[in-house]
Amino acid sequence: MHVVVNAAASADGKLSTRRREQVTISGPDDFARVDRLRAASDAVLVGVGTVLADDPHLTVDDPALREERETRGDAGNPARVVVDSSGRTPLDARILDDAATTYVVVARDATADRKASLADAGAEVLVAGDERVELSAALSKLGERGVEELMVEGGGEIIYSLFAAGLVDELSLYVGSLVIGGREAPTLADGPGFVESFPQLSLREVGRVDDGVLLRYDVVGSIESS
Ligand SMILES: NC(=O)C1=CN([C@@H]2O[C@H](COP(=O)(O)OP(=O)(O)OC[C@H]3O[C@@H](n4cnc5c(N)ncnc54)[C@H](OP(=O)(O)O)[C@@H]3O)[C@@H](O)[C@H]2O)C=CC1
Ligand SMILES: Nc1nc(O)c(N)c(N[C@@H]2O[C@H](COP(=O)(O)O)[C@@H](O)[C@H]2O)n1
Repeated sequence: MHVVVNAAASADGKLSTRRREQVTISGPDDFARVDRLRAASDAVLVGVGTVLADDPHLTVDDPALREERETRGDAGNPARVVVDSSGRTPLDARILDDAATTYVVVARDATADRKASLADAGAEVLVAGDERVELSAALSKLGERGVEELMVEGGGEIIYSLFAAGLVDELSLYVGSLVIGGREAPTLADGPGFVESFPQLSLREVGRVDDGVLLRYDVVGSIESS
């Protein structure tokens, strides 16, 4: 499986505000790029924190891109994936509508009731891990269901865990021209943070998009602190 993380950050590296409310950081050309990236993916993954904060839809906006997917025999929209250990995804979340297949990946400890409610609401419930979702097992289960190209759209906790597990191949980061600030505001990689060994990136592309900068990196291993 090939895993691409895509995110938009402010110039000070924040994904949203300290209130965890969504901020429009990308401009129209960057949103169009994100739409193309979704259209080129088999599935788009987020953590449950992003579902609770943003109630995202995660579908392809441009009808021409959906048509291209259908012409090549794919569903109009990629599958959507929520990583959600205890099944906290609200049953009326937009991600559970019938626009695409939605996998909710829970841990074994999620209650049977919650799993059944999510399935009734339209999700395909997958189990990976005991108390918390184990990400390499989750990605294996998605692979078994035909997911080869996986796009990750945040947030900071899930992105950190994917880097920590060595599961990220590429990072596309749009840096918008605004400052959000706030020590509690989500950043690209939150979690406990790295202290001795850090994911090492190799810059493949840099360019101006809208009034910001798009940085594309390959993940090439790890770098030790000196
Ligand atoms: N600008 C941008 O590009 C984007 C911005 N955002 C912003 O980010 C914020 C949400 O980010 P955040 O709160 O970090 O939420 P995440 O979307 O990263 O979800 C985190 C949750 O995922 C669940 N989870 C399950 N398994 C794991 C695991 N192995 N590792 C980590 N998490 C796991 C946890 O909940 P549990 O323990 O219950 O399973 C955890 O709290 C919002 O403010 C949103 O607006 C989000 C996406 C993109
Ligand atoms: N690429 C990008 N730029 C921004 O400025 C953003 N705020 C985000 N947010 C992400 O997009 C999701 C919303 O998707 P839908 O429009 O509902 O399909 C949101 O949940 C974040 O993951 N992304």
